[in-house]
Formats: sequence, C-alpha cells, structure tokens
Amino acid sequence: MSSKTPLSPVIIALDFARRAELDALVDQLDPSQCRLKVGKELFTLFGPEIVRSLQQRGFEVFLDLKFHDIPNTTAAAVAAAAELGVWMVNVHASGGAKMMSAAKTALLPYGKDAPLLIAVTVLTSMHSDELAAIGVAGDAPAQVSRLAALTAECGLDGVVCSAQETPILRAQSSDQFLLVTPGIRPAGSELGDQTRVATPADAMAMGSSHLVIGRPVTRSANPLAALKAINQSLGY
Ligand SMILES: O=C(O)c1cc(=O)[nH]c(=O)n1[C@@H]1O[C@H](COP(=O)(O)O)[C@@H](O)[C@H]1O
Repeated sequence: MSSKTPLSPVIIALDFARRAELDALVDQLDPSQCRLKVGKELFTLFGPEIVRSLQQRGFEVFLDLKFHDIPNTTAAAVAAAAELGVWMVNVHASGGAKMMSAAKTALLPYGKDAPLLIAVTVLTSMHSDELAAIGVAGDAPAQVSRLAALTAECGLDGVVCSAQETPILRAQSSDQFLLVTPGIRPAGSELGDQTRVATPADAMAMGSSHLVIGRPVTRSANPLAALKAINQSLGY
C-alpha cells in the first residue's frame, strides 16, 4: 500500500460518459481521501487506459465489471484485471460456486499483489418483490445471506450488499470478510434508482467495511465538499 492509501472507507463511483467531466472531478480529489471505482460505462468508453491513468495519479482502483460467465471466461477476465494492477475486482455470486472458485484460483499466481476479489449478492436497486419475478424464493436479506455464505465458502474476500443486510452478514462471517456497500445516501439526498439505502454513518455502524458512493458526490454542486462532509461524518 502507498503512503497515500486512504484510511477512509469511501470508494467514489466514477459513472461518467464524458472524459472532461471525469477529469474535472478527479483533479479535485486526492488518493488519501478515497479510492475510485471504474464501472461498466467508463470502462466501455475508455478501456484499460482510464484505469492506468487513475493509478498513475496514485489512486487505488476498484474495477467494477461484475463478471458473470462460464468459469473459464470469468477466471480469465479476473486474471486480466490482476494484470491491470487493480486494487479490487468483482463477479456476480449468482454465477455459482464453480465460477467463483475458478476466479479465486486464477488470482493465486499473483500472490500478495492479487486484487481483492468480491462478489455481488443482490443489487441494491432491487426490491424483494422483484426477486420473485426472477424465480428467487425468499426476500432480499435471505438471498443475500445465502449468496454471501457461498462466496465465503469459495474463499473470496467479501461481498457487495446493501448496508441493510450488513448486520446479518457480520453475524455469519469473519471480521475480515469485506462488506462493500453501495446504495449510500447522506441524509436528504435523492435516492435515484437505489432502493435498499443507508447513510454513510449508519452503514459503517451496521458493519460495512467500504462504502461505494456515486451521485451524492459526483453530481453534487461541490463534489469535494460533499466528500469531505462524508469523511468527516465518519471521523476521517
Ligand atoms: O457493484 C457495485 O458497485 C454495485 C452493486 C450494487 O448492488 N449496487 C450498486 O449501486 N453498485 C454500484 O454502485 C454505484 C452506486 O452509485 P450511486 O447510486 O450513484 O451512489 C454504481 O456505480 C453502481 O454500479
């Protein structure tokens, strides 16, 4: 870890379509304040070069491409992320145990330089009633709990879940198991398409290890002030 590795658990979701908007935000940020997440939109538009340019500025990058494919393909994609030197990468837990184990095995040659590997459980935009429509019996917490247990069995480092499920997952997991929670909304901010939400301070109190925060910072009139206020609310 570099000396600038943030103490803050905040990961800023860089969901931008225009490079100029992205640069305007990143120019204001310092790697000691947060990590950065490159997701599907940014990666599809700009590719690995965008990851490298953020790394060159000293940021640790979470490559959020939520791989979900046959085990061989997913393992190769995760290894490609390791070659890029990202800090964290993710797959969908619903891809199953064989897929997750193959992804974990693909990272073994990278040793301590391997990215953290986590699995998405139930997207924070989904309501329990949506799960029934895709054939999942039970509510969101039950499904999150099941997928998190499977993820831990496969030896991954943690899961993506909503903060609302973290008390259940903390109770069933080791202290080291990462609980990365999007759907974070400071009091008074717009929900957008998120449904299972919590404030930054509540999410940490409930057991999150990292907070993924996009629009409440990136679409704020003053993103740096918004990030500083969040960090302050967490004691950083
Ligand atoms: O894997 C993720 O990061 C993720 C999983 C999930 O269940 N929900 C979720 O919102 N995300 C991501 O977290 C970010 C949330 O952004 P905001 O809703 O703008 O704060 C987006 O980049 C999503 O792609």
